Amino acid sequence: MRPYHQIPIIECGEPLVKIPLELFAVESPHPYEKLGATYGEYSPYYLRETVVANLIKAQNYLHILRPHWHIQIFDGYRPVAVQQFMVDYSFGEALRQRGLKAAELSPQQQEEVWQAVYEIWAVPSLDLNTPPPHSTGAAVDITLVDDTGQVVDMGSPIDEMSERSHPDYYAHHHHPQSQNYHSHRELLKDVMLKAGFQRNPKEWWHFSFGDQMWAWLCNQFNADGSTSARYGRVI
Ligand SMILES: C[C@@H](N)C(=O)N[C@H](C)C(=O)O
Ligand SMILES: [Zn+2]
Repeated sequence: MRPYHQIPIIECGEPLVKIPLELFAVESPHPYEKLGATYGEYSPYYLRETVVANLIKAQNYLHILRPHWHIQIFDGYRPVAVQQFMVDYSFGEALRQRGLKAAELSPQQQEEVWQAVYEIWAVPSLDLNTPPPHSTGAAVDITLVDDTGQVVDMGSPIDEMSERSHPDYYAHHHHPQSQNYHSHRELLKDVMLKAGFQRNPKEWWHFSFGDQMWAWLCNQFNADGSTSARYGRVI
């Protein structure tokens, strides 16, 4: 359980709709499909209707500040089966990075590797009270593309299992390059928050609107703590 799982979900029944990809930049081929993840009825480029509308607003705000830049969509809707697939894949990656083999792990090593995986991935829970954020169609992983069509360097790749993924990792580094990374992360955050999203405190690229994490983050600023989630798992 994460603290945001305490938030009640009052499902509003809004449909998943396709993101109008022609308005955005898109990571292609899709990073998880490339690894073999399979999507049923929907694709990763679906989100709840209001979430799509807010993403368009965020990009319009970006255009005021950086006229020819775009939000790049990395990942949107993710069925629980894909969440499980990516958690298992990331466990394998974490082993590979450490030069370890699954069959030879001590209980402590196993614990440490799972902790690293769950530092950035939500548990692929099938419990309707604790859905993975992307399985609600309310969460989106994004970055920025500049006016030359280049992906903007944020100082670490999306999904890296390290402290560099923390949004403020570069905030107190004084090297000019680090300050650039931080200001790019701030730009992305500013346009998304202005459009109503909240950012995952552990990942510079993950934003959501209307899910439990979003409500929990809104409640950090609302003294009455009255915000609930409007999107549960897409069934
Ligand atoms: C790891 C990243 N792609 C992501 O989406 N993380 C959040 C916490 C999730 O799994 O929902
Ligand atoms: Zn995410």
